[in-house]
Amino acid sequence: KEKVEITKEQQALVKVVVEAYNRHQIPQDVAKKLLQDQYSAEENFLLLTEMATSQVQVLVEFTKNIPGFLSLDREDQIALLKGSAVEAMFLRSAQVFSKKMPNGHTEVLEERIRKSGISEEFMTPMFNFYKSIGELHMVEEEQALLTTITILTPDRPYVKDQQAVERLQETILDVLRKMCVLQHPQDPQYFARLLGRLTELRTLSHYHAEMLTSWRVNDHKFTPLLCEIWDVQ
Ligand SMILES: O=C(NC1CCCCC1)[C@H](C1CCCCC1)n1c(-c2ccc(-n3cccn3)nc2)nc2cc(F)c(F)cc21
Repeated sequence: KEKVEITKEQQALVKVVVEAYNRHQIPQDVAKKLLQDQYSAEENFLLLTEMATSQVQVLVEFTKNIPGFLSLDREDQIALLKGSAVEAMFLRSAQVFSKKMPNGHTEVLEERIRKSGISEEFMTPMFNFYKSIGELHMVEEEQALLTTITILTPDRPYVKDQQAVERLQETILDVLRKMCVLQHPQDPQYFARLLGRLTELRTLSHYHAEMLTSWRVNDHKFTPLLCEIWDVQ
């Protein structure tokens, strides 16, 4: 039974990433807002575009703290941000949805989202993903590292130096694997299940453009930043 231990530099890397992840989080208030009031499809669409726009800005700040990210080719940095923004948003939404809430709140939240204007056909894949993330009961380190692994995906469109991204991603994968073994000794498959969620996340993210254009509103207005990131308009 090999003794798994996290090295000093791996501990320092996790600390930097987790602190940046917690610092660069848009306020949790979207769940609170949705629990407080029922909004029209128009108001919900506007809320989504506002939240998503600020999430992208936060994501840019967060990536600056990923060790090695700023040493990557500048165009590759943009390609990684563009390629991971939708997945990072769904992953963050899943984490918001999975937060421990007082009894009955999660059900209300789910109801509000179901009635937000998103067309019915996307509800099952979206909530299946949210619930599969919730079942993992990730600690904040795992959440931060999983988001980092998503950003450092080498095979995003237009990435030139995939090897350089792969090397950074492997550094994070290695420390996450060790943390999973230490954090979930009773579940040797935990790390594999965690990575399996990224496959589900990529599939869900394929629907994002259709989810937007099928939103039950007359006029789908996007911020310039979202036009860059979302395959719309
Ligand atoms: O604001 C949200 N998510 C943010 C984004 C940034 C980071 C934090 C959360 C939305 C929200 C906007 C108002 C209506 C109702 C949905 N949300 C979503 C969601 C729904 C659809 C999409 N789509 C993306 C492309 C097409 N659809 N994205 C996120 N899931 C959520 C889960 C929660 F617990 C939850 F609380 C909100 C959630």
